[in-house]
Amino acid sequence: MKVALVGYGKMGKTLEKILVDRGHEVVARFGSEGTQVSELKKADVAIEFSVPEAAYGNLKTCLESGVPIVTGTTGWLDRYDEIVSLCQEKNGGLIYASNFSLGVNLFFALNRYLADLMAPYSDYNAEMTEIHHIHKLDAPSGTAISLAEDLIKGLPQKDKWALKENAQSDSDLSIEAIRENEVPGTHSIRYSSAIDDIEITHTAHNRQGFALGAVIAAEYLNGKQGVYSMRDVLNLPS
Ligand SMILES: NC(=O)C1=CN([C@@H]2O[C@H](COP(=O)(O)OP(=O)(O)OC[C@H]3O[C@@H](n4cnc5c(N)ncnc54)[C@H](O)[C@@H]3O)[C@@H](O)[C@H]2O)C=CC1
Ligand SMILES: O=C(O)C1=N[C@H](C(=O)O)C[C@H](O)C1
Repeated sequence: MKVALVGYGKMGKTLEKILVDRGHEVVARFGSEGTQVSELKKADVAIEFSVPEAAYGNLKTCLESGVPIVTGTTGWLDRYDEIVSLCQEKNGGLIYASNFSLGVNLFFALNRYLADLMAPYSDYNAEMTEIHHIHKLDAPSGTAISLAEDLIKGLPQKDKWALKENAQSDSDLSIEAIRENEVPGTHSIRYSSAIDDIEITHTAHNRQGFALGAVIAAEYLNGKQGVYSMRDVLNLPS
């Protein structure tokens, strides 16, 4: 598979090593100067990990150039529906995931199960914490937003999420976003009562899991049209 890397920072470089190990060829690398369509078109699939303000434009260029795209950039999701419509209009291919690691995708399922289990027990209050490195541009993390959206669907006590400093009522799911050293990504969901707490945590030890998942997603998308998720790629139950 010929791959274009759109964004060549921490994730772009980790992706390149895994792509080469799996026998793929990196045919283009783009950074803050943006994409070049003639180079982009040499790729079977583009993998985009850039910055929140560049993601929409990069995805649009890929879809308009007929290059299927796997994107993990977070902080641009207010324009997700526009990109899905463009993908459908162009008969393109798209996979977005707030987190590509197998572990987090299993953790997403655990979170949904736990929210359903806790729904009848209003003595427990749910809260979330995410910890990331100090370079991260967005808060809360995309993964925390995915977890929060799933939790709110299952738990009637919560109707929206808010960063801890903005949470106003008991029906707000508070998300504390901590920025610390070089932490790759830790997400915790805690149900607290006066009697006890129940907490689940996913801790990434490095970026390998994110990058491997994105490469597996690109292998899945190669030659396909349509909009897919990591549940499709990993064949996980909905
Ligand atoms: N979905 C997932 O599994 C994961 C998502 N991420 C997300 O991926 C994004 C990138 O993460 P990192 O690589 O750690 O960040 P990074 O800051 O190391 O790299 C971002 C790169 O994008 C480049 N860039 C800036 N403008 C660009 C443009 N117009 N076109 C292409 N590239 C441009 C920058 O020069 C930089 O090298 C972030 O939004 C992060 O939250 C990170 C890890 C896993
Ligand atoms: O910026 C990061 O580093 C990460 N971003 C993603 C997110 O916002 O959830 C995924 C992972 O947690 C690392």
